[in-house]
Amino acid sequence: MSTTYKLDTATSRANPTPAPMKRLTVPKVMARKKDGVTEEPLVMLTAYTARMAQLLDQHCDLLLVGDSLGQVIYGLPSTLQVTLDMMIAHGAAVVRGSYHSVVVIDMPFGTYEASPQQAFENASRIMAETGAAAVKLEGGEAMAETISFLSQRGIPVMAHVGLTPQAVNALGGYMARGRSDAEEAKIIADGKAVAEAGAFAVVIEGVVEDIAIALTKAIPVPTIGIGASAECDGQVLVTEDMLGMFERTPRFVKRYGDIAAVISDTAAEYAGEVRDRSFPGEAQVYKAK
Ligand SMILES: Nc1nc(=O)c2c([nH]1)NC[C@@H]1CN(c3ccc(C(=O)N[C@@H](CCC(=O)O)C(=O)O)cc3)CN21
Ligand SMILES: CC(C)C(=O)C(=O)O
Repeated sequence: MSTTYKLDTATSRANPTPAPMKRLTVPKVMARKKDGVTEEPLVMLTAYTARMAQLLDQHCDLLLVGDSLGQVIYGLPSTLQVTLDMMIAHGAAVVRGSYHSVVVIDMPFGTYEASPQQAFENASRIMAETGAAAVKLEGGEAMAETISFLSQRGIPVMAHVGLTPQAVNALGGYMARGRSDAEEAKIIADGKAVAEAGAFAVVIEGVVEDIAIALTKAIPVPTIGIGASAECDGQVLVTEDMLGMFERTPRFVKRYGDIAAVISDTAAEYAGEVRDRSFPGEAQVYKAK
């Protein structure tokens, strides 16, 4: 017998209702783009933990368990050090914390590039061990065969073109892409190739705006922009960037909150009360009857 949870809709702070059939689905996400037009843009944010997923779920269409977690929560120098086990642990937490959004999990560097077979072995582990609806992987034409292999075998794939952070060593940094004619042609060709291969959506990251607009018009599946254009079919940001957790962020980030200051000020208040012995107070201590 399974436990039934009730969602507290007033605060949405209760445990999520485990109702997988009520989740938005990959086909429904694709259907949001009709005859090349997306009336209401798709909303996507990253989530790495169950609690953050609970808080974001009702506001989003998709939640991305991004390999950016390497930098954002593990303090690693890049996304290259992120492992499959890390993605699976955080992916499962985000699926447990959400009931509405489509959860997409990044395939980490080194777990999909060697062959379609390697990608399938690792993507199927992600799907089976997390309950997520899709995986995301970086790359264009070079990944088309793999994207086709996975999508034909029941694993929806979100592609990622333009500035692909796992290729930071080849690209020479996190500069925006598409500032030369050759790069522009490559990004358009990559986007078309992954869409033709069966990607259900394409993240376009860090590209000159005109390229993002042209690619959005050129392919039938939704484009999700980050450092791209408001004309993309949806947008994604790293949640901690959006919340204002970091002082230094890429140009494409808009800080909607100032959470770093809230955390620092709150910790300072706690530290002060511990030091002057005003915490714990009457309300926080146990008394005998
Ligand atoms: N917190 C966080 N947010 C992200 O968006 C993110 C990560 N981490 N980790 C993985 C990758 C790395 N990303 C990055 C990192 C740096 C820039 C950046 O600073 N770019 C310059 C480009 C300047 C230019 O080309 O003119 C910038 O100033 O935006 C961009 C994307 C995006 N991803
Ligand atoms: C920035 C987004 C698109 C991403 O790939 C990540 O969070 O890793």
